[in-house]
Amino acid sequence: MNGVTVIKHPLVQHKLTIMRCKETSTGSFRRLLREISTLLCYEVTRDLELTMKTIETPLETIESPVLEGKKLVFASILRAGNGLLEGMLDLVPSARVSHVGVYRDHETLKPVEYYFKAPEDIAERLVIVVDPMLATGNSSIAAVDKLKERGAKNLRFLCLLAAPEGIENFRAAHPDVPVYTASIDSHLNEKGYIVPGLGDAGDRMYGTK
Ligand SMILES: O=P(O)(O)OC[C@H]1O[C@H](OP(=O)(O)OP(=O)(O)O)[C@H](O)[C@@H]1O
Ligand SMILES: O=c1cc[nH]c(=O)[nH]1
Ligand SMILES: [Mg+2]
Repeated sequence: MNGVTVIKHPLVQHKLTIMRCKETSTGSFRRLLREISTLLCYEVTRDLELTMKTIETPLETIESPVLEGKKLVFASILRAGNGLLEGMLDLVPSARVSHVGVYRDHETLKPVEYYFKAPEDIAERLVIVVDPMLATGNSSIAAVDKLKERGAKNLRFLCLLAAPEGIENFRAAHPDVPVYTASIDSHLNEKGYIVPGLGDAGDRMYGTK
């Protein structure tokens, strides 16, 4: 699918299978999400540009690679996005963070926005938007709308599971934003849940159901 990368790394797929199991506890689910997020972060950043910097090792002066230009913003779609955020910050501790509070109304499946915070210089940074679930796409489309309104120009969207319907809607709304996911599942059910999916990611992370 154009503009969509499926991350097939065996460790990602193995951990995802455990997360899907309904017997997996809240604690295990949270730990696996954190572990998987570092692997997903590795893939979503694998083509970042490098530039050479002069440094001194204890033995000699060398040219050595560092990330080029202004760095990253990780934009977490609350609540469940925070499950991916923590592991990504383990890998890139200097990244700036944006929080986008959006939940979807259970009846209408429309996004309800309740919070927004982003760094001032977001226009100069690569923004990686994170949320474990891309279902209808309504929440992620709204979050990216908001980030673009604030000036973001260079964005990627990273999730764990995506429904084909959500990918189509998201790509139609934001064709300039590539999508990275560990799986494209079968379909959405009548309540807008991803099938086979893993249930409600936020509830499974925080034990709220
Ligand atoms: O693509 P969509 O149809 O919009 O659905 C996906 C959204 O639903 C979930 O959040 P939820 O609304 O459950 O909020 P939460 O993270 O606070 O649990 C999920 O984390 C996404 O943000
Ligand atoms: O399957 C789904 C759909 C939306 N949000 C979730 O957390 N899970
Ligand atoms: Mg959410």
